[in-house]
Amino acid sequence: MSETPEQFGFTDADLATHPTVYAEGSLAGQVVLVSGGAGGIGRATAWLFARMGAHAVISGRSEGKVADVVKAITAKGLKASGHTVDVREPEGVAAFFDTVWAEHGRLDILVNSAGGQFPQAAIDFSVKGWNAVINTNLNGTWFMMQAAARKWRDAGRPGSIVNVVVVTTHGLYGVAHTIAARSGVIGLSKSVAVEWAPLGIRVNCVAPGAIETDGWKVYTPEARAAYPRSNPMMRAGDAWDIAEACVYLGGPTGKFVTGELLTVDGGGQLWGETWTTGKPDYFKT
Ligand SMILES: CCCCCCC/C=C/C(=O)SCCNC(=O)CCNC(=O)[C@H](O)C(C)(C)COP(=O)(O)OP(=O)(O)OC[C@H]1O[C@@H](n2cnc3c(N)ncnc32)[C@H](O)[C@@H]1OP(=O)(O)O
Ligand SMILES: NC(=O)C1=CN([C@@H]2O[C@H](COP(=O)(O)OP(=O)(O)OC[C@H]3O[C@@H](n4cnc5c(N)ncnc54)[C@H](OP(=O)(O)O)[C@@H]3O)[C@@H](O)[C@H]2O)C=CC1
Repeated sequence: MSETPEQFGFTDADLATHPTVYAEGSLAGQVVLVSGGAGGIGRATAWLFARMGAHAVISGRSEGKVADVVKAITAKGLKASGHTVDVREPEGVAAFFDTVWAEHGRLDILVNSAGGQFPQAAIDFSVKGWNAVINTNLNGTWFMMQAAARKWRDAGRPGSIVNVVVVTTHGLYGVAHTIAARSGVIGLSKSVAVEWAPLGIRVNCVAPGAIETDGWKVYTPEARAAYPRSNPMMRAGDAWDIAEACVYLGGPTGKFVTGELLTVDGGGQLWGETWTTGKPDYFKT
């Protein structure tokens, strides 16, 4: 793993060769859509699915970032393509799914990794800032889920959704807007896991702990320095930890799992705390 001022976490060269327990080629013929697929976790997830033989459809807002990861994956002889779509735009999302079905005639797995937030004391949230985080993480994830489910229903095909959320129950402070949004996604996922079971659609969530990616750039160096001490393992996780969890739940290994939340945080939900805005003196002993 490398850390430079430009990049946290894995490079494409790392992801092309990082060891995995999953069999290369075992998902040949399948199509997997990864939103936020040019980000740290989404990129690792797209690489792992592609190495397993699936075609990885990668989406994000930045055309250049999406093109870079598609180029890196296809240069290794693996299957990937990219699309620019803002998950907050329901019409754009619906058109995106039309395109995916027109190009591939199927979709097997959707991983929603597009998301993010900024650190701020909740009492200071502006309306615009609150709406940006809720729209991205709750509404955007929902638009993707619903568009995927409609396609699976209309085609009479099964499908599987994995939503990447955050740990909402303990220890993550300074991002109350995202806790609200992700709690909504977790509840929504459990609810539609039941509603959509008759359609053959599974819906699960993965809650990462501190995972070193470029997403960390929104936090101060002081806040970032504390993240590895936010769990009893006293270290950060990596994007591959989350990618392998997404594959487990999204793929055939998870065929009897739905409505589940898999927390991958080194035990941080049981011990430890993360103050994204810095720990207030009040809590210091
Ligand atoms: C126990 C677990 C430990 C975990 C530790 C780590 C915790 C979690 C880490 C991660 O999740 S990192 C990976 C995710 N990546 C990011 O979070 C990247 C940065 N975030 C985003 O890009 C967000 O998606 C976004 C900020 C919602 C982007 O949306 P949008 O592009 O619409 O935002 P902007 O146009 O930039 O801003 C809109 C609006 O939001 C307010 N705002 C934005 N940034 C800040 C800030 N730093 N401080 C205060 N307010 C902010 C603001 O009102 C913006 O409007 P304007 O003022 O710009 O008009
Ligand atoms: N890293 C960590 O420690 C943790 C991460 N998470 C969550 O995991 C997910 C992935 O995080 P990570 O990979 O680390 O973060 P990154 O910031 O590296 O990646 C997030 C990706 O989401 C995309 N994105 C953001 N907003 C939108 C939007 N409106 N429409 C489409 N794409 C969008 C971005 O694409 P673009 O740049 O093109 O806009 C970006 O590539 C996020 O939901 C994050 O909050 C949860 C807990 C901890």
